[in-house]
Amino acid sequence: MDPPGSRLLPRDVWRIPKTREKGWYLALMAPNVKGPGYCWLDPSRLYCNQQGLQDCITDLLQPFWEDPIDLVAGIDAMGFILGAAIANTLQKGFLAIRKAGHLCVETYTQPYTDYSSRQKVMEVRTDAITPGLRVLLVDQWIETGGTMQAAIQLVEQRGGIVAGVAAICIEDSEGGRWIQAQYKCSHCVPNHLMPQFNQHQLESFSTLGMRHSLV
Ligand SMILES: O=P(O)(O)OC[C@H]1O[C@H](OP(=O)(O)OP(=O)(O)O)[C@H](O)[C@@H]1O
Ligand SMILES: Nc1ncnc2[nH]cnc12
Repeated sequence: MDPPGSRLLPRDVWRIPKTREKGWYLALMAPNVKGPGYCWLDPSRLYCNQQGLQDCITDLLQPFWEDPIDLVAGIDAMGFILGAAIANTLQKGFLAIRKAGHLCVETYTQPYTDYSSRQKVMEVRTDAITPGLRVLLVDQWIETGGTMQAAIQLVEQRGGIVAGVAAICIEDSEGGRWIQAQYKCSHCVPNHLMPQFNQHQLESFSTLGMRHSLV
């Protein structure tokens, strides 16, 4: 039987293949249809698929099962989804690293620049990160790496230890390479698909029959 509301979404968002190959759920992502200003893929479509989300979390956690982790931190906004799911799976607490202006408590702030080339600020509450605390940082995506590097600074400036970095995709950018060289990382993209991800264009989009534009 179709899940409630299934007629509102493309039908194949619910499909679970009999053989679930590594990263199978990445084909559930939707392409950008918003024009050249938005050089994005849409991982949030894969979160709609229960098995897709579960397998994505399992893959992201695979290198970390044996590691001591005290806290999972997720980055505003889409990093909250995976971060909270991972925290729950690990039975750890979850810390929200937010874009500035939303937390109504005392915060530490960190300026950064992301893929948009705009100056931004992120912040974290002052009472969560203590020296020696081992933090797993989670975000949906690492493109230039600017956002994740700011989160790393927020943790390390308080004496916290970055136990790992997890994101669906860590692009082959200067910042992405730096993060992977410095920290234990996990992502979901098989090697042979990386070129498609770096170009923000997946072969699977053609099966959706949707128009998409690229930068
Ligand atoms: O590696 P970078 O170039 O820094 O880009 C990565 C960031 O961009 C996206 O967030 P964004 O703030 O655009 O959107 P969101 O609020 O939807 O998560 C993504 O979720 C990462 O946080
Ligand atoms: N190309 C991209 N696709 C999805 N999420 C992103 N976040 C930053 N860049 C992204």
